[in-house]
Amino acid sequence: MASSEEDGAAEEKENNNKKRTKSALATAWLTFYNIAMTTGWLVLTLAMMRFYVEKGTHKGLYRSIARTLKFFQTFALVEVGHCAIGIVKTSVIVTGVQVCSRIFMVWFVTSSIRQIQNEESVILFLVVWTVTEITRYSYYTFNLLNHLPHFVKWARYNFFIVLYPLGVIGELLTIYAALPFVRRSGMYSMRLPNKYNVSFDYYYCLIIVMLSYIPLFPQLYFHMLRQRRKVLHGEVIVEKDD
Ligand SMILES: CCCCCCCCCCCCC[C@@H](O)CC(=O)SCCNC(=O)CCNC(=O)[C@H](O)C(C)(C)COP(=O)(O)OP(=O)(O)OC[C@H]1O[C@@H](n2cnc3c(N)ncnc32)[C@H](O)[C@@H]1OP(=O)(O)O
Repeated sequence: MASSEEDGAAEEKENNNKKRTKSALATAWLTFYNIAMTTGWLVLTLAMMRFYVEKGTHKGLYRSIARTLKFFQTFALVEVGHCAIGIVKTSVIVTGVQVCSRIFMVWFVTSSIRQIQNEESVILFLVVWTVTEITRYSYYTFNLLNHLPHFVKWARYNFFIVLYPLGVIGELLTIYAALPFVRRSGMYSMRLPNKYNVSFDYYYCLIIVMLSYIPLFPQLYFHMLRQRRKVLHGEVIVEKDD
């Protein structure tokens, strides 16, 4: 009897040790990841500022930072993994929509269509994304290190109120500017007849993406408003499971 109790206690201790090791590993990885991402977005900001100061124009700016942007924005896919394996308490769907829509903007719109890269709307979403991401990743880093300056917390949960709509405007205007080029070139489209007997029109796909901002963006925005109330005003929020 005593021996089975001892066995149970030893097993519980071992389980607790495993949990602690797992959580320490997760914290170490997240700290490394957030520092890397803060640095990446800072590098992008400096590159954009340097380009503008040296050339005195935004023309050619996107082309000059495209590789770095593609790398760091694509790397953010890891965040969907963080949610899926449970090391971050965020919805996979919310994070997935946010990350995938950005990746789509970078790879399938701005980088694919050279003619729109000099649009002012591209600079608008680039500036908005960089401010957002430097604030967001530095917030997570300081939070993990238990040294969160009040200004960073305040910025994380206030800047988005203005930046989110501005980012959406920049993205939508950029897709809108892409439409005529996509229609003319027929890029990424498949017309019938073809051997797969499938038809796909990228032009209409872009229109559907633009329309999907109408139901999806408010959900992301209200999610952030709820997070804001929770973090800045200590409100307890019951989140629905995915
Ligand atoms: C394939 C084609 C798809 C086409 C789809 C088209 C539809 C598009 C509609 C969408 C439009 C999006 C437009 C967008 O791109 C525009 C912009 O981004 S503009 C710039 C302004 N943007 C923002 O401010 C972004 C705000 N969004 C986010 O912050 C995140 O993306 C979001 C997932 C929404 C954040 O939500 P989350 O729930 O993570 O909030 P919190 O930051 O409060 O975190 C919650 C808890 O998780 C911990 N956490 C999260 N991540 C980490 C991490 N990396 N490291 C450590 N900890 C992390 C965080 O600390 C919180 O924990 P706790 O509550 O315990 O403190």
